[in-house]
Amino acid sequence: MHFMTALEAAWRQRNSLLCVGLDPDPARFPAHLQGRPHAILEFCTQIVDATADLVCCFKPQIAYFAARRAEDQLEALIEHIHTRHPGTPVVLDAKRGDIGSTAEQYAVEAFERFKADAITVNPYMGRDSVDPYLAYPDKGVILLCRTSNPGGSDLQFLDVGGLKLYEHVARLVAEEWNASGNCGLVVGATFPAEIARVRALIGDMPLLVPGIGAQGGDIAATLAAGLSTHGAGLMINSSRAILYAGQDENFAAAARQAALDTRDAINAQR
Ligand SMILES: O=C(O)c1cc(=O)[nH]c(=O)n1[C@@H]1O[C@H](COP(=O)(O)O)[C@@H](O)[C@H]1O
Repeated sequence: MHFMTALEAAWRQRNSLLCVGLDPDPARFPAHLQGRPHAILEFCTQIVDATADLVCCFKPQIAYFAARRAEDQLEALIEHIHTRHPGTPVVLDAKRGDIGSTAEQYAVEAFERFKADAITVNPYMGRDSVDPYLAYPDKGVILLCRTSNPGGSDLQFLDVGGLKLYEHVARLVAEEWNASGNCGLVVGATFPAEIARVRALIGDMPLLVPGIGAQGGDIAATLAAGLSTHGAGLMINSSRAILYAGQDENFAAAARQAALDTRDAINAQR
């Protein structure tokens, strides 16, 4: 199924714009999971099973798996999501960016090895570095536009012929790169004015919006700035605030409560 079709169905059927980010840090796992051989997979599957009915998508961050030599656990986790929670899109957060021949390998890794439904990509190397992902028309390609970190302004706020660089990226993706209707953009919840600007430039293209929760982004301002004309259009990510809401054996129940509260706080502003 096309990523956008699955995402739109999840928005509607789950009544949720919440994306739970899967950034498993073993140092923060509850004591009973520490040191277990597949602790990352166990932790993440319990989070997934506890929250799947509350989300529009999951976003595993590849570095948290690769840093622990746990790519096999990432593969198993994504397979688990597809099997046990069909219709829940998986956005692989990898922020790739490289020349075309290498990007082809990254695309195979994301879509054929890990079977992700979408991937985050850095647009900085230009169109030919993104083409290998766009060549999978059913897969989502979510391009960094105005990132949530303060240092994002160093480059993304540069003036390029009367537009800021992030505005240029937004326009370029919306007008030229989105021919298959499979693109989205990343805009941080920490910059609501820029969310509004991007929304004005791109119409109803989906936005991945990290930065609520641990980074302190404002939910009400994000919704006011970013909702599409259909009252959706947003994957609002929260990772640490949900994953580590509890510290003991009941961590998955605590994560569910945090996800429920976040989903409801989002829906209260729609
Ligand atoms: O592409 C991303 O997901 C992303 C882009 C961005 O601008 N800022 C950002 O925080 N992220 C990711 O979103 C997640 C945020 O995690 P929390 O701050 O714990 O909610 C991490 O996985 C980041 O890598």
